[in-house]
Amino acid sequence: MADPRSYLFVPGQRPDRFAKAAASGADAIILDLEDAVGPEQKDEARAHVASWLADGGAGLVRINGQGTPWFDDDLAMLACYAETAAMVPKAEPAALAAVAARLPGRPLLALIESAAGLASAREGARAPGVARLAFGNLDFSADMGMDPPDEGLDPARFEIVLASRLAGLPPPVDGVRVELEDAAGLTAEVRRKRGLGFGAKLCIHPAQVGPVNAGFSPSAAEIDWARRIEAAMAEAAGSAVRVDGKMVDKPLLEKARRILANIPA
Ligand SMILES: CC(C)(COP(=O)(O)OP(=O)(O)OC[C@H]1O[C@@H](n2cnc3c(N)ncnc32)[C@H](O)[C@@H]1OP(=O)(O)O)[C@@H](O)C(=O)NCCC(=O)NCCSC(=O)C[C@H](O)C(=O)O
Ligand SMILES: [Mg+2]
Repeated sequence: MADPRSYLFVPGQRPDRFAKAAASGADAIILDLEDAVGPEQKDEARAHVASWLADGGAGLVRINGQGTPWFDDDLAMLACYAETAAMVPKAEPAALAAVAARLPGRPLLALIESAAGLASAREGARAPGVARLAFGNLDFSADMGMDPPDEGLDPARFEIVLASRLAGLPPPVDGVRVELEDAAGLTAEVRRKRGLGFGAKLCIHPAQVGPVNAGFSPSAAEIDWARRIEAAMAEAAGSAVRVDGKMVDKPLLEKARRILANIPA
């Protein structure tokens, strides 16, 4: 199966929204036990998520972080659902190792959202179980004492893309956009993040899923371009050629092949 383009969060204490999330068109949903759930609702949220999973409901589970009072109980619950992947918040190598030790072989989505997490992202990306990296832009900004425009976080994004590439992981998942009613802004943002090397985005509302899926799928124009590049390079037997007034050679052929490989079924 292709790597998800969209991951929609749904708070664990809102079981009335689990089925809506699953039907939203998101490639994956994340049942959240962490920051969307207040301290008084943690046990109730975990019970709702367990019940959903026991009934065959889909989704990853974002557990609470290592060192919180809920970490052990979250892991004990997840141990009962062997097919369920986990998102690890505040992902640093020690936290990832602790989760992998309790859930051996389980795919982990590592949320890089602290200064220490970013500084050790290359090690974290190679940790046992880690299947993909994601960026937690809100916690990262808070941890760094920053309040930048979105572009101000691009150096951190570059490091996450690089760590993913070095570890042989899929293109990482960009963080959330808190504006809930700005489809045009989201569309432009996704285009920009794809250009930075991301392959997916975290979503917080069903309305964000469509623009995110579209933005991380090749457009008709890109598919047309890629097919013409393949044809031109085949005709030139792999040598450099001119297409649309531009030089095309092997790296662009590889880009064309990536586009064609990512056409949704
Ligand atoms: C942000 C929200 C609290 C907004 O909720 P609300 O104002 O109630 O939404 P709407 O009235 O617009 O809802 C319209 C319909 O859509 C359904 N809905 C809304 N959100 C979801 C959802 N997330 N999943 C499924 N369904 C959803 C409503 O039920 C309505 O349906 P209907 O009545 O049939 O029309 C809310 O969207 C929300 O809680 N979002 C998720 C918040 C969350 O999980 N936050 C944590 C993740 S972000 C994060 O942690 C950042 C990261 O860690 C970092 O550090 O960067
Ligand atoms: Mg966070």
